[in-house]
Amino acid sequence: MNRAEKAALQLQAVSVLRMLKETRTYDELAELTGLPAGDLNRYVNGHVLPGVERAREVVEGVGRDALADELEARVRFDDEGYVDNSGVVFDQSFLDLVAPVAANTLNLERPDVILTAATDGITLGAAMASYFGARLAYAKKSKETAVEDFIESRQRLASGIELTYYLPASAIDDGERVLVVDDLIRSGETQELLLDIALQADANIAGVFALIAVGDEGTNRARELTDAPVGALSSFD
Ligand SMILES: O=P(O)(O)OC[C@H]1O[C@H](OP(=O)(O)OP(=O)(O)O)[C@H](O)[C@@H]1O
Ligand SMILES: Nc1ncnc2[nH]cnc12
Repeated sequence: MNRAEKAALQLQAVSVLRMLKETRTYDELAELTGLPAGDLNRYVNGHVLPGVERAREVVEGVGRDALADELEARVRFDDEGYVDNSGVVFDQSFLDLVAPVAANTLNLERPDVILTAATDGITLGAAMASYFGARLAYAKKSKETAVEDFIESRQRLASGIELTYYLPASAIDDGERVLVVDDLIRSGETQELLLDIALQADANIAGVFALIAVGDEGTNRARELTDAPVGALSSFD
């Protein structure tokens, strides 16, 4: 880890602690993290940065569980099992905290490009791209105007409806490492289309990550399509 990566991790831990502190006293935060309340006060107020190892523990350990709890508190299921996740995908600051946790828990190598599907994947994709210093590319269900060359991938869904995603061909170069992300994975049909687009671009798959997995059909399908790490922050039945 170089100096800049260490500093980014230390700042990330401070962001996680600040998020946790919003609804807790310092004593409660101390109990949750196992760190002394006085140290936590100095971190949250920005007077001192946590050491790199402490920062890693906060981001990988407490950070992941706390973010998953926070995500679960923010999503709503309707009577038919559909998810309203606007409380998550509309909150860029929350997603900025998810990116390093996803990177650490999936043990992802730095990708060149984050690939997602418009619409709801875009804010998570932007957070991941910013964290990794990677480009963001999003496939759309319609062709962008003035673009001549597209990679397109079409699939007939279980419903019988045909779905096509289009990506400007210039968005991914041969041999680039592509991390596929989306807000939600259920059937895995969207991930399959995105993986197909990445393969058509002759890219290498760095991983597949979703905020929310509904059931395990989608993640299993992604695992069949790639040997790269596949995971979600939270899974629901
Ligand atoms: O695993 P799957 O069954 O493919 O479902 C997941 C996809 O469904 C949702 O997108 P939707 O097609 O509703 O488009 P939106 O992002 O524009 O809402 C979601 O954002 C994922 O992209
Ligand atoms: N919002 C949603 N909830 C559950 N499954 C979905 N599949 C596509 N969008 C979905």
